[in-house]
Amino acid sequence: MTRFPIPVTVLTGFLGSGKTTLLNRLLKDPELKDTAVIINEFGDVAIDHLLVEQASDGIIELSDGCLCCTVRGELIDTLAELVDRVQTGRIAALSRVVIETTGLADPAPVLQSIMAHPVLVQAFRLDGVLTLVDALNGASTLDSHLEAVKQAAIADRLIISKLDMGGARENLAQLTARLRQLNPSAPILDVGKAGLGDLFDCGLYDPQSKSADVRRWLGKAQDEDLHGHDCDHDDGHAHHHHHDSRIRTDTLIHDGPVPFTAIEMFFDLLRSTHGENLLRMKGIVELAEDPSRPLVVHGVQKTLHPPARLPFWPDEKRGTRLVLITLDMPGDYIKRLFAAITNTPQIDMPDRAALESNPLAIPGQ
Ligand SMILES: Nc1nc2c(ncn2[C@@H]2O[C@H](COP(=O)(O)OP(=O)(O)OP(=O)(O)O)[C@@H](O)[C@H]2O)c(=O)[nH]1
Repeated sequence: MTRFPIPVTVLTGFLGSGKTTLLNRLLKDPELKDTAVIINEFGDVAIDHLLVEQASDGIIELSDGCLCCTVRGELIDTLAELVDRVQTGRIAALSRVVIETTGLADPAPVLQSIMAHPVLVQAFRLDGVLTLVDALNGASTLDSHLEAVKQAAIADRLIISKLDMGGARENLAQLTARLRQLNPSAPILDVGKAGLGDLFDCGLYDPQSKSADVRRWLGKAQDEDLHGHDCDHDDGHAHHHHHDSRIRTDTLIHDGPVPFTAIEMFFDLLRSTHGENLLRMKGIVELAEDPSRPLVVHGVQKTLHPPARLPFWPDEKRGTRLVLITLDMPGDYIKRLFAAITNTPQIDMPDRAALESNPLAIPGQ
């Protein structure tokens, strides 16, 4: 049984702040069994949806792209399609929708898509915006990325992740004070202690209860909705998102297994040569030592999280798929490094053995 309007939760937070981890935990709760999850991926090889542990038909993946442009139309279509599926009985029950944004998204256009759409607003109600903030990297991220500031300011719940990690509590008081200043009304929660009751049914989203900046951002998103906007990507016209000019996404694919030592070497070299430029790295690896279960690797800025093993491959594809999001990364260093460690032949480039004897053998660092 579906009751309209269906509550929509927007789950946001900067790259690697723990959105998928929280979502996986929440989706295990039987209360969320009739939940549709919409994921907006960044990078041309979709990985996120593989890492969300739910029966696959509940997960809808939006294409790669900036939410403010290409994907906004797709999000509206997806929500409209969900309503259609409910009304035609193709979905037996839909009690909630969770939209996980990419870590680089400004959430304002997502909210605006729902709140300002004349038809969608009948079928959906915005229940709340949950923003994850990484206790280790949160402060420096707020310093460097306006998107992270917007995500925090717009939240109904600010959820601090990774408090269980070494050193995470050292600067917690400053981080909390900063968040409080950005967003005086949202409760600040520890992700380890937050349950369904703390996160859902936040009440109708009310921009009036947010700071003046949030109202300005939402208003701007609405203006762009009504009048079109001049945001654009690599196709010639003006672009106003600093993330698109300085941030790049590299997708690395290798068919066939890779030894663990090679993967380790890849990350070590990247971190030692370009640690400052790394924003996010994630992917799945077919390990030479045990190709039957994929290794899931996550790096967030300079933190390399302990790799985990999935019990089985989530789809029929094997091999290694990595997505790296970097800031001001020079040239194609990443691609050349990856080719070298996977021993993919390239003219005038070292292979893994050459890199082992001279880690700086690749120009560009
Ligand atoms: N120790 C610890 N690790 C965490 C916590 N939350 C997330 N992680 C780890 O942080 C890494 C990134 O977590 P994700 O949940 O993939 O982050 P995300 O925000 O979905 O990442 P993007 O979608 O790329 O922006 C993974 O290795 C997680 O296991 C936490 O509270 N504690």
